[in-house]
Amino acid sequence: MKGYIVLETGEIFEGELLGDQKQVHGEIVFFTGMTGYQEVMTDPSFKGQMVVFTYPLIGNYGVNHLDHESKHSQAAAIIVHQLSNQGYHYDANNTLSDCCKENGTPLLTGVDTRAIVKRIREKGDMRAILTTDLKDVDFTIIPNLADQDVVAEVSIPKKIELGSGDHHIVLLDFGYKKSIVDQLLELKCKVTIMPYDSSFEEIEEMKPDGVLLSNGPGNPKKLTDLLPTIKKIAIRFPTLGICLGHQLLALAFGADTEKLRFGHRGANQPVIDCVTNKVYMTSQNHSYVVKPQSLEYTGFKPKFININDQSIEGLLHKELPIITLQFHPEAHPGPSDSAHYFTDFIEMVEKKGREKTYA
Ligand SMILES: NC(=O)CC[C@H](N)C(=O)O
Repeated sequence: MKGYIVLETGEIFEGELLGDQKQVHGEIVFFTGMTGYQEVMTDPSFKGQMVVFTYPLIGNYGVNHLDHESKHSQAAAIIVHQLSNQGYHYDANNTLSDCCKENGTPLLTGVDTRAIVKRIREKGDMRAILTTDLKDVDFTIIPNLADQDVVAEVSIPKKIELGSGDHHIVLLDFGYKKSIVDQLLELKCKVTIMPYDSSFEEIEEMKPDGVLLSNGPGNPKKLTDLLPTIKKIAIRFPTLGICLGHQLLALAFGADTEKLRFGHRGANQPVIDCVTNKVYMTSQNHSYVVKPQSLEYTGFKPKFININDQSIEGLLHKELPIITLQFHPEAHPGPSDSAHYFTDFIEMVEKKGREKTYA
């Protein structure tokens, strides 16, 4: 069946609609990794977004039972240039199109993805509608993703306890990726995943050794009600923030965030660690960034900078044991160059109270 992507600018791109054949809308974004479509579509950070893959051939190693980042697909739609639906890989147990069908995700193939990406780079991430009927397109009823409460749609309703070990980490769930939990379990942590709106008292009651604020979808400023709790948590416990978690920690201490024109979504974003001067290739998926000039009275200083556009990619608190990362050290998809920041976090958890300055 023919399907169309209609951009907010009025431009229309045609393709063949596979997967679930319903009309959807969302924010259209692009992802530049050559692989990782399964992790991307199941990462809750993509809730409300239609993902255009810039790599022209998608689907050629299928879908497997290991690489889902959450129970089901989260992206609003998948848009590819050429679908390779055979899935040649020893782990593959499904094809991309069947996975999309089972998950209720429309998959548009045969699309001029280069033209869409050029348009997004020019005009920015924007609203789009995927439809089979061009007469049935109405942008007046479609909200901006920035105004939606998407975290509430992906966070768990009640706590989950996993693993056992020397360190008890509370993972505050704004839309966590399974690989973050996997990293903590590998480091022999006991992990308690808690709903994003848990109170400070509920978290304190768990007696955590450290708290990790997860990644998640949407605009961090939609969660301003939570900032006082987040600040209390970070003052009380050694804290790591990943992606949305990083943005929320910055906001909680008085910094500001803004939206990039077309975000960073890919597996090879170069980031420099300003303390060690080492450069890492990182996995990323974000629209928002912390404004550097807003850090002055927050107690934070930039620890990581993106080499392509000099945007802030992570912070270190000058006195408190807080590390924040805009990129994804758990990778999935992408390189695991920066996975050791989980070890640094656990070291910070162990040292709490013994070292005054962490910067
Ligand atoms: N992966 C994430 O946590 C993304 C954070 C936030 N939703 C952004 O787009 O910037």
